[in-house]
Amino acid sequence: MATMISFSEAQRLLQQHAERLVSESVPVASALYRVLAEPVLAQETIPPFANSAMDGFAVRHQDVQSASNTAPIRLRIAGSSAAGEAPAKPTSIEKTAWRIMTGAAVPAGYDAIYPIENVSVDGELISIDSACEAGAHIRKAGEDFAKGETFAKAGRRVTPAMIAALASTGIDTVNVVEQPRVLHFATGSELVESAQTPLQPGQIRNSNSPFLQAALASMQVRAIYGGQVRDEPNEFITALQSAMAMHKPHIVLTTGAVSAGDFDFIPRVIAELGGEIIFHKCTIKPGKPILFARLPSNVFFFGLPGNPVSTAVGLRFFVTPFLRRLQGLPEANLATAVLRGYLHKPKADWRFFLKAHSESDDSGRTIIEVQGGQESHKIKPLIDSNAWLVLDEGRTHFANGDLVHYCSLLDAGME
Ligand SMILES: Nc1nc2c(c(=O)[nH]1)N[C@H]1C(S)=C(S)[C@@H](COP(=O)(O)OP(=O)(O)OC[C@H]3O[C@@H](n4cnc5c(N)ncnc54)[C@H](O)[C@@H]3O)O[C@H]1N2
Ligand code: MOO
Repeated sequence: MATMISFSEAQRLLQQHAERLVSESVPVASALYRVLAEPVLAQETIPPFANSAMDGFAVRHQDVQSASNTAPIRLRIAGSSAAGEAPAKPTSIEKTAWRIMTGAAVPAGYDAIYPIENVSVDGELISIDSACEAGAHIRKAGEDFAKGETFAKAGRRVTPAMIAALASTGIDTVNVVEQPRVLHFATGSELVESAQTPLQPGQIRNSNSPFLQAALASMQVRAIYGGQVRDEPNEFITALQSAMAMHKPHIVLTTGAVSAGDFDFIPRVIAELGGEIIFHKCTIKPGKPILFARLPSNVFFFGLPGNPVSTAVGLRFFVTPFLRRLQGLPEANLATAVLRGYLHKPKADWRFFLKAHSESDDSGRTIIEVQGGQESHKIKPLIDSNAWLVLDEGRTHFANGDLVHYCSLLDAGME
């Protein structure tokens, strides 16, 4: 049996075993929050042509260089252009202005735009009373995207903004990493699934499975709930094998049955299935009994400890980095905040994760404070927290004002 390992060694093993999934081509409309499998190159130049940023008049800047309040310059309106029209090609443009709408192509020869509110219009003439720079209020061709330019690297999530970039550069399908499929089960003879079923003495409701289903869905992975099983290894093996055959998951998660109790059967099940336990137990609190294994079919298995906060920590700090790596996402770094209050960590070489609240102070620094109720069965403090405060190894005392590590508790590792 493996000995208890450090958090950093556990992370190293997770990274070592996670290989990026294959890619697939999907319509951009279905690509939201998927991860790019390849760099994306602009198919077109954007803007495709020089166009006006304002409703107003196009001029040649040299024609109005001497314009002033006392000596305004009058220009004849030679024509007009609306958005969507082919670029006008006026012939004689010297000392003329061209009426133009936002987004319309700037006719050849003109090199600056005056917004309508900055000129006086008098029939076929406009009057200008200040000089301007060449290029004023003109959006140059290609100043956003150049055709062939790589504007997004592999490993980036497709955000709504990315969809705008893809659409504007003429891209309608994109290669993304296959969506991870995660099959999860709850173990525990004490668990009751339905809110309609009254609790019998000794029973509790299953909160881990609804939590995992929701958290995985919010991370844009395909979450498949295999059900809850009693602390009965053969029952679990049967349920696991049939669900794996049906859903072909990349990862299996279980909650509970990984600690030291008489019914903590997960390690035995892994062995019986011919799997390999890569690590079992890590110097973290909560979540110490976490187990990571590989099943013979190369499906990875996380045994998350059953306490709800331990399950949440296992998901956030073990499963999530593994899922990120499967999708080719970069490792997510912890941020730094200023601690409010004093904390004592009884085990210097362990890593602790605390439910916390972070906010900006008046000078813009992030201040973090732990919530009451850190025990790993307490769910209520989780809903009042927005951050995981991480107490690093190597220290026992953390003083008011110290810099500490943290990450968001709300974004589920999506950043
Ligand atoms: N002698 C020892 N006892 C325990 C140790 C230990 O090292 N030695 N570790 C403790 C720690 S730390 C944790 S965490 C728990 C983890 O135990 P298991 O993963 O084996 O989980 P269970 O015993 O099955 O359950 C623990 C706890 O969580 C409740 N639970 C389980 N599943 C759910 C669910 N789906 N929804 C809500 N709550 C759930 C369960 O009823 C238990 O109260 O072990 C400690 N013990
Ligand atoms: O680590 Mo257990 O998760 O302390 O409750």
